[in-house]
Amino acid sequence: MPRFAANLSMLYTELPFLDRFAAAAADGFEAVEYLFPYEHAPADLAARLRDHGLEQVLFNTPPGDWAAGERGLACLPGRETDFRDAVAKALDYAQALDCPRIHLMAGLVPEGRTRDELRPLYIDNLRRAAEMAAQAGREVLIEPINTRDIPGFFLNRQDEAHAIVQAVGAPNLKVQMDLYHCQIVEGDVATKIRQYLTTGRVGHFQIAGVPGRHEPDVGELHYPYLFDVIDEVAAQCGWQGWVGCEYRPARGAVPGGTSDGLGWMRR
Ligand SMILES: O=C(O)C(=O)[C@@H](O)CO
Ligand SMILES: [Mg+2]
Repeated sequence: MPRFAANLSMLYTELPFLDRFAAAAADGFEAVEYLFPYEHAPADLAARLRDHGLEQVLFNTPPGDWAAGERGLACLPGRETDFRDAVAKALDYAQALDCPRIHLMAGLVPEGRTRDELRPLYIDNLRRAAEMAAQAGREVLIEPINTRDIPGFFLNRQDEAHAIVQAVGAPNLKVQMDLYHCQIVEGDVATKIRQYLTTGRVGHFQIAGVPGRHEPDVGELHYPYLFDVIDEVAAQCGWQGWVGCEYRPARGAVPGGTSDGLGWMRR
C-alpha cells in the first residue's frame, strides 16, 4: 500500500484544527497535509507534529484573498510581488515544519484574459518560485484542478501541467497529481499514473471518491487497483512520496465521522 497522509483541512473537521493532529495519529496516519497553516504560529504546529510523531508533507502557499474568491496568485498579471511574498512566507513555514514541498496555487483566469496569454507569466513566476525553494531545499508543486470545483481555475489537465514543468525546467518543480480532479477532467487514470510517475515529475498524489469527493471506496474510481498501480510503478522507478487523503467524510463533521470512514485504509 502507498503511504497515506491525512488532509487536516478536510478530515476531522468535527474537531478544532489543532486537535486534528492527535486524531490523525490515533487513526494510524504518520503524516499530514492541509491547505493553509497561516492562522497558526509555526511553533504551535511544529509542537503538534512532534507530540504526535507526524510528518508534515504538504501545504499551500497563501492563495491571495480567499474570501474575495482568489484561488492562488501564480497566473495573475500585476500580482508578481504578492506571489513572491506568498512563496517566501510559505518557505518560512516549511522550514519551521520541516515540510519538503509546497503547492503553488495557480489562480483563476481573470475576466477577458486567455490561458495562452497568461502562460509566459505563469512560467516566469514558477521559475522564480522554484529558485527560491531550491535555495531553501524544498520542492514546489503545481496541481491541475477541475473547473466544476473551482470554475475558471488556470490549470486543469495533467498534460498541461507536465508541459509547464518541462518549460520551466527546474528539477524541484513537480506535479501534484490529484486523482479526483484527474478523473473528473480527463479519466484514464491508471494509464496516466503509469505515464507520469515514471517521469520523476510527480511530487505527490491526492485521492477522493468521484464524484462526491467522499471516501475513496465510494464512487466510480476503484482505488484498490490504482494503489496497486502506484505501488508497482513506484517500486520500478524508486518513487517514495505520499498519497494525501483529501476528501470530505460522507458522514460529515460528526464525532467519529472521519475515523468510521477509514475502513478503506484498514482493508
Ligand atoms: O482542491 C484541491 O484539490 C487541493 O489540493 C487544494 O490544495 C487546493 O489547492
Ligand atoms: Mg488536491
